[in-house]
Amino acid sequence: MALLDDDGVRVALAGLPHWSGDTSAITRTVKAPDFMTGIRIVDDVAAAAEAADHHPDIDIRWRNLRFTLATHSEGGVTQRDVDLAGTIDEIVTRHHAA
Ligand SMILES: C[C@H](O)[C@H](O)[C@H]1CNC2=NC(N)=NC(=O)C2=N1
Repeated sequence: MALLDDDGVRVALAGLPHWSGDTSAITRTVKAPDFMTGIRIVDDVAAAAEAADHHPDIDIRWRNLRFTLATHSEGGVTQRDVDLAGTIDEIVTRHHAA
């Protein structure tokens, strides 16, 4: 899948207000209400990632999560990352986190 250029990433981020980044990767942080909710969010993201065969980098620190998305085979951000970012946002909302 094609890499997004600067403009492509800018347009994508305009539709993903919780995300920031550049052509190399996009990232969002999440503060879950508590540690176990954070783990359940990560578990749901893991299932979605497996279904999509596209996997985020995930950092867990107590109830603070960070998701980083890039398409490693392409060396930067593609539409697959933008799509997974939207899926992660839906999961986070479902768990009443932000
Ligand atoms: C064979 C398999 O489709 C690839 O290894 C996938 C798996 N998940 C992946 N996830 C991400 N983020 N980037 C990839 O390039 C990638 N490649």
